[in-house]
Amino acid sequence: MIEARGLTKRYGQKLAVDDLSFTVKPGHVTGFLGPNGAGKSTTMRMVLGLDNPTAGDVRINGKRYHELKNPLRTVGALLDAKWVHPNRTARAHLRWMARSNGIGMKRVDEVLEQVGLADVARRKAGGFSLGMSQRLGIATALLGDPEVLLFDEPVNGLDPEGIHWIRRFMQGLAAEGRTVFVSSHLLSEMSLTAEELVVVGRGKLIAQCSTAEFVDSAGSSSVLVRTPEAPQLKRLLADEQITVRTAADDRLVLDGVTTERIGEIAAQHRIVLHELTAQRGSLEDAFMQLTSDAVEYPTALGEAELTAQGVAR
Ligand SMILES: Nc1ncnc2c1ncn2[C@@H]1O[C@H](COP(=O)(O)OP(=O)(O)OP(=O)(O)O)[C@@H](O)[C@H]1O
Repeated sequence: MIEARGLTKRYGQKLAVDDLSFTVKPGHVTGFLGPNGAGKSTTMRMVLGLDNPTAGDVRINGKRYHELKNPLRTVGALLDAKWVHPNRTARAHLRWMARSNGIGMKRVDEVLEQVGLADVARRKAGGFSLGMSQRLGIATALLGDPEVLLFDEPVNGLDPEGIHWIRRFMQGLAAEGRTVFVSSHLLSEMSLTAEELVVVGRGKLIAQCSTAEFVDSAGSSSVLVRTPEAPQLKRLLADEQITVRTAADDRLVLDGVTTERIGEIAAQHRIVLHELTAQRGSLEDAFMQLTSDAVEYPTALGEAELTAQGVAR
C-alpha cells in the first residue's frame, strides 16, 4: 500500500507536485496518469526517498522509505532502464545488486528466469535492446521479492510485443496480491493495463477512481454511422441541429444523440446505413475533458489522441 498525504514538491518557482493525496492498494495495477510534466516522476522519486517533499509525506506500508529496514524487500522500482553499467553482464549486475542488499545469489537466477533473460544473462547490458533493458530493470526491481512495485513509463519506446509482455507481467504481479503503481502518459495503454487510476495534471490530483469510473465520469459518448450516402445524411443532420464531430468518406461521428434517433432519421429519408454504433467515451475523451485546463504541454495530448485512434475505441 502506498499513501501520499498533502505531498508537495517545489523546485524554485516551479510547483512540480501540489498537495497530492492518494492511496494505491494491493491486488490490482494502478495507473498514474498525466501529461508530460504533470509531476509523475517527481512523485515516484519522493515515494522512493530519492527526493524530499517540500511538504506532506508519502508512506509505503505505513512507513517512510528511509524508515524501511530492508527497502529492497519492501519496494522495487523501475525508474530508468538504462542506468545499468554497460560493461556488466545482466547476471553480474543483478549479483552486485543482490550482494549489496543481503539477497541470496539463488534469487538472481530466479528473477532472470522470471523476466525471460536467462539465455542472455552472460551478455553485456550495454548491448541490450530497450526491451531487454526494461526486462533487466524489472528483474532488478523484483530481486527483493517486494510487495510494492513502481514502474515509471515502463512501455516508452517498446514495440507492441514488448508492451504486451510488460502489461501481462504487471497484471500478473498484481494478481499475486502486490501493489503495482505504474506511470504513463499513454492513455490508451493505461486503459488496457490499469484497473485503478490516479490522474494528475500540473502536479494536482484530478481523479482517483477505477478506470471505468473515470471514463464514465466524463460522460462523453458518441454515435458512429457508416453510410454510402454520408453527404446526404450530413445535410439532414445539420437541419436537425445534430453535431457532426468528424466526417470522412462513408463515416460520421456524431455527438449528443442516440442511435435510435439517427436510425429514425435515416429510415424517414430512405438512407442506407451500413453501421450504427453507440461509442462509449474512451479514456482519452475522459482525460481531455477532465484535464483540459491542467495541461502543461498540449503536444503530449496530441500524441495521446493519435494513440487513441484504433486502440482504445
Ligand atoms: N530537478 C528539477 N528541477 C527543476 N524542475 C524540475 C525538476 N524535476 C522536475 N521539474 C519540473 O517539475 C515538473 C514535473 O516534472 P516530472 O518529471 O515529475 O513530470 P512527469 O509527469 O514525470 O513528466 P514526464 O513524463 O515528462 O517525465 C516539470 O515542469 C519539470 O520541468
